[in-house]
Amino acid sequence: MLFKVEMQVNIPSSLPKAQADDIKAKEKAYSQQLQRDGKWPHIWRVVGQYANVSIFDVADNQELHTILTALPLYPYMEITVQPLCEHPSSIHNQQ
Ligand SMILES: O=C(O)CC1=CCC(=O)O1
Repeated sequence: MLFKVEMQVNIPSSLPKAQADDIKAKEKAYSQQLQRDGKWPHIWRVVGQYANVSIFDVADNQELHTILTALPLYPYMEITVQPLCEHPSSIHNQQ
């Protein structure tokens, strides 16, 4: 199942820089492993914002929930999820 996920990151200025940098490094490693696994095929920066738009390719809602809630930056994120299905005009995924 494909999902569009938007993540807005709001790290409080009260969080010490070293701690924020550590969380960001863990986030990058976690994200890149999921990208290599094919579960997170797209991640794009939203221009001018500390936010991304991502596409996830997972088995079901539960798997996406498990992945998102394990994000190291999860406590500092606003996340919106939209399920996707095939567009009738798409030239991809035709059988
Ligand atoms: O910087 C972001 O958009 C948050 C994020 C998600 C995965 C990652 O590596 O950073």
